[in-house]
Amino acid sequence: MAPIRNDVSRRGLMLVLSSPSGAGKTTISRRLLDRDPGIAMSVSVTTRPMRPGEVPGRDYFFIDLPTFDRMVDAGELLEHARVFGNCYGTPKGAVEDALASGRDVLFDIDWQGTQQLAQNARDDLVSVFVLPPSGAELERRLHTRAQDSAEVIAQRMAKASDEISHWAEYDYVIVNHDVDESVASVEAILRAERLRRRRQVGLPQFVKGIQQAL
Ligand SMILES: Nc1nc2c(ncn2[C@@H]2O[C@H](COP(=O)(O)OP(=O)(O)O)[C@@H](O)[C@H]2O)c(=O)[nH]1
Ligand SMILES: Nc1ncnc2c1ncn2[C@@H]1O[C@H](COP(=O)(O)OP(=O)(O)O)[C@@H](O)[C@H]1O
Repeated sequence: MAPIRNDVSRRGLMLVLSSPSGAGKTTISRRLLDRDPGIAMSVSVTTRPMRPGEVPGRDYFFIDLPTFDRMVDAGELLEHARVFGNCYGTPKGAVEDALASGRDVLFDIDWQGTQQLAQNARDDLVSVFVLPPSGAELERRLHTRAQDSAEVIAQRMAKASDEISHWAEYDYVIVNHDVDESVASVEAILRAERLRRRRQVGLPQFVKGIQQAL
C-alpha cells in the first residue's frame, strides 16, 4: 500500500492489538513494524521470565517486582495490569516521545490495559481485537510456538475465554486466518484512522494555503 503523503501534519495515534495468547498479535505486530517506519512499538516492562528467543529491550524490559512497584508508585507507567500471575506495564516516556515526533505507537497489551488507555486517552486510541479461527487452532498455535511448558499452555488456554469475552469493547475485530491478510487488514484500519479529520491537525493551515492561491 502506498504511504500517505505527509503534506498535512498529523497527530500520532495509539494502535492497540489484543487477543488471547497465541492468536498471533506478536506475529502481526512484527510485520507491521518491519513494513512501516512510521510506527514505533511500545516496549512493556514485565516481571515474567524471559522466553527463549526473546530479546530484552525489544520484546520486553524484564524487571523484578520491587522495580515494577517503584515504577507504579512513581507514576512512570501509562497503564499496568496483572496477567497470568505476572505484572505488565507500559512506560510513559517512550510513548510520549514517539507521539510528539509524529509517529504512531503500537501496543500489545491486554483488555485491562486497553480499558485504562480508553479512560485516559480515548481520542488517540484505535483498538483492534484479534480472534483465532477456532479454539482448536489457538491450542495448536500455542503448541507450535513451543516456548511454554504444557502447564503454562494449559493456563493460557484456560484464560483465553476470559480475554475473548472482552472482544466487544474494541473498535475493530479481525479473525487471524492468514498472517498476510491480517496484516493487510490492520494496515487498512491504520490508513483510515490516520486520515480522520481530527488527527490531521495541519489541515486548517493546508486548506488556507490552497484558498490563498485561488
Ligand atoms: N495491560 C498490559 N498488558 C500487557 C502488557 N504487555 C503485555 N501485556 C499482555 O500480557 C499478556 C501476556 O503476554 P506475554 O506473556 O508476552 O504472552 P503472549 O500472550 O504470548 O504475548 C498478553 O495478553 C499481552 O498483550 C502491558 O504493558 N500492559
Ligand atoms: N495466521 C496464522 N496462521 C498460522 N500460524 C500463526 C498465524 N499467526 C500466528 N501464528 C503462529 O502462532 C503462534 C502464536 O503466535 P504469536 O504471534 O506468538 O501470538 P500472541 O502474540 O498472540 O501470543 C506462533 O508460532 C506464530 O508463528
